[in-house]
Amino acid sequence: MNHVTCALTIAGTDPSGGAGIQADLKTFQELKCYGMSVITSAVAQNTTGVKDIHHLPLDFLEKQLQSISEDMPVHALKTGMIAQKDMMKVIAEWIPEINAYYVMDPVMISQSGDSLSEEESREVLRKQLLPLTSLVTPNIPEAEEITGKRIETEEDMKEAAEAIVKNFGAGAALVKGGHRAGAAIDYLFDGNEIHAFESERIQTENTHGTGCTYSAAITAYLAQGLSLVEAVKQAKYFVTEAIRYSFDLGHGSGPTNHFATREEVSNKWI
Ligand SMILES: Nc1ncnc2c1ncn2[C@@H]1O[C@H](COP(=O)(O)OP(=O)(O)O)[C@@H](O)[C@H]1O
Ligand SMILES: Cc1ncc(COP(=O)(O)O)c(N)n1
Repeated sequence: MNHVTCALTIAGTDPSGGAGIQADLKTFQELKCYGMSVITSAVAQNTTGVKDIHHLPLDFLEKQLQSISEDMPVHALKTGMIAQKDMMKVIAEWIPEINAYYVMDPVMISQSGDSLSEEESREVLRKQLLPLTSLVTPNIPEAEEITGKRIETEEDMKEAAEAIVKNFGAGAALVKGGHRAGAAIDYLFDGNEIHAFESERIQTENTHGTGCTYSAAITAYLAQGLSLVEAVKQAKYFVTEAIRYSFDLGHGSGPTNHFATREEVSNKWI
């Protein structure tokens, strides 16, 4: 029997293909995982922003989840946009049924500044979802929201990562520095120590979907059996190259390039 590594994303959609479910599936495919997806909300958006959001009914979300658990293996899963607290509750009840790594990208606000989650869902995210995670990957505003503390310095980023594990029960926390100036440094607290993952800052506006792509890549590598630190290291390389060779598509913040780590592609698209 052949062995297929299976990764699942539970997230919202992006018809323009750069973020959300679409970015996750492209990343899974590129990293040689069999990709599966459960949709929380259909989002009418593109590189310039969000026009409208249609939340799928709760019982339909449940049926999608059941469709996976009664039939398909899952080696690792990630969640992205989960806008409403009741959706979070359904997902939090379902995750323990699945014996898999769980990476949470706590999506709150899009790159374009649009809200992708309801304020009142934060408490459920903290109390019910975070304790189930193997890893949570907040950007700076999201880490501030989770911890209730301002993050200005690199020291603050490390403290936030540690607090998210120690005070909120996450398995590990990766606080991403994409929203700061200077080098793009992310800090991981794995429960024992802090690890830094650094790349140069690439001068581009094309960062639509970077967080989605990064967490999907980590999920794919965990599904394949890499250690947490190795999975983040490889995923950081993947997302950095995806930003470096990002596409000048659309009229706003363009999408990352999921083929970028292929040698033949990065030679071609400079
Ligand atoms: N201009 C950039 N150059 C290089 N790396 C970047 C750049 N912008 C973001 N990153 C990296 O992309 C990843 C996603 O980070 P971030 O933008 O903070 O997340 P989000 O998309 O969730 O807001 C992180 O590893 C971050 O360091
Ligand atoms: C459905 C969905 N999920 C997440 C994001 C955030 O993406 P990013 O902040 O990386 O642009 C997005 N724009 N749409």
